[in-house]
Amino acid sequence: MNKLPQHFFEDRLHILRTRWEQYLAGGCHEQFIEFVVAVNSLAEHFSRLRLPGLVRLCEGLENAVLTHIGERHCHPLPASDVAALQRQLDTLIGAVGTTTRPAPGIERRAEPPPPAADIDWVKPRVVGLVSAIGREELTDGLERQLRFFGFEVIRSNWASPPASLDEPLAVLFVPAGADATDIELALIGRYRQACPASQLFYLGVNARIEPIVALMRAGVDVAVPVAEPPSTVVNRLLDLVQTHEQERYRVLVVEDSRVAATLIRRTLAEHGIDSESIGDPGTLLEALHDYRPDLILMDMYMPRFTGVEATRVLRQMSAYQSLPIIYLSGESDVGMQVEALRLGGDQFLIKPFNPVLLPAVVKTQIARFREMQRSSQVDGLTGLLNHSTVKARLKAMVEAAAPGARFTVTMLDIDHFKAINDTYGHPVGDQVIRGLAWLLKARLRDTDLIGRYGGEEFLIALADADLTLTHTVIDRIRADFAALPHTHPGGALHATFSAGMSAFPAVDSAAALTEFADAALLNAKRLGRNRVESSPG
Ligand SMILES: Nc1nc2c(ncn2[C@@H]2O[C@H](COP(=O)(O)OP(=O)(O)OP(=O)(O)O)[C@@H](O)[C@H]2O)c(=O)[nH]1
Repeated sequence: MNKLPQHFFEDRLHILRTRWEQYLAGGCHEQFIEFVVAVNSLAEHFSRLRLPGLVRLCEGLENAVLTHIGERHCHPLPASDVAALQRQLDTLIGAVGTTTRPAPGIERRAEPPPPAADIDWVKPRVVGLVSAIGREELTDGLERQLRFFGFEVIRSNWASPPASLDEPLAVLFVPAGADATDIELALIGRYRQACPASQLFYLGVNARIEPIVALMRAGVDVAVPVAEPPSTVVNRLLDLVQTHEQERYRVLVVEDSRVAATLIRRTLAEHGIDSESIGDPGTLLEALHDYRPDLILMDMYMPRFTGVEATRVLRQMSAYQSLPIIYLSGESDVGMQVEALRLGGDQFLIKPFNPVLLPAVVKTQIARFREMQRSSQVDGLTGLLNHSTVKARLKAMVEAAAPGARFTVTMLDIDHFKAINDTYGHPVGDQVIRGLAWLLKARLRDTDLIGRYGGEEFLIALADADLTLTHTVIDRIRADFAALPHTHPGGALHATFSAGMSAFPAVDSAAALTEFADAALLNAKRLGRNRVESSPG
């Protein structure tokens, strides 16, 4: 099982240690603030990597340092406070060590072989499954489902946890009853300590505050209520896999002072946020088009135009109507700030900016913006891109293709779906659609496009692939989908799909790629279904 590579953390840990040492040597307030920024940056980094145990340790240290941040005259801190912070820092650094080093006696695995075309298509993720005696039927079903979606499952029971559970993506606890016993809570606590980077799920808690709080205290990240089918946890795990590789946040800094722009960009970079800056708001539209930021940090007073004027122009363009804009200004006149917000800004921050507050506000605004964009681009039933978004992305993929680039388009349609609906009802039909969507999400790469094109029809674009490779990949998913049992009140049903492929650059427009793939799909249906064809054939 893979542990996270040391270099994931090493740079940030080094900065953290160095800043702490600088503070110990100098003892001044500014050095302490630099240390706080480093703690905050590490916490954000762990949070992005979905390492809840380490996030918690970091947050503990953050809470401790924040109590000392406000008072300039308190520094250097008394020896007892320094010793307490040192202990928390040592615990954190020790925990990072156990997350990145192999456990004693366990040899680190050899580096994985260089990526071969075939290996890229599978995302091996390990999940621990802890089952109570008497819940084997439920646990067996979950294990089967997880394996279908490509997870490696390590089974154990509450009485005998595995001797050396390495760092899995998640651990699922299937308890005997709804409320965890003290013994169960203690065991969860041991897992929490042993696997600080894993997400811990408890399946089937009573929807009351007390038992959920007890589980959270023991280290559980997600307590799934009794009323929710345990199978929904598979969807959550797939989401977890996806959020590991989110695109970095992008900020455009519009600021005529090069010093201010450099300071802002440095602070953003320390928090893992990418940025670009322009000094002349006259070039704003070109910069927005080229850089596609998630947010603008806008100076209020610049030569030629004010930040408010530039914002008013953007708010008249549909593409930028909801793009978050934060004003940064030395202006402390409240009436003036209110007026600037009324004219299109989302928030107002005072210069000199606070190095903890600025990135926190930027991140909150971007997270909200991305979530808003996501909900307008994503299909509610499956979480895949919706029809218009996947079509637009395919067009963009064709337009952005460099000379020599190759990729394929596949149209995929569930066979005899009307009969499934008619026989088992629409909710079961929906479940079959969701099952296929999950399988596609689990098996394809983040660089691939996957969209729900119509009711039971999907569009897939595989980057850097030809028809032979696409056939191998899609046909393997076809075989696995055909074997996937979809449960219904009377038992389980099996469904199949047919698929048609076309390839760029032999076919060189988005519309034609879709048409050819559609023609191949029709051919696959005509030839008997449950098969993959290409066009031109
Ligand atoms: N449950 C469910 N059904 C849907 C949804 N969207 C479309 N459908 C149904 O999907 C069915 C598609 O049926 P057809 O296009 O006739 O094709 P088919 O039965 O799959 O047959 P072939 O494609 O020829 O194998 C229709 O009955 C639609 O009502 C959805 O979101 N949920």
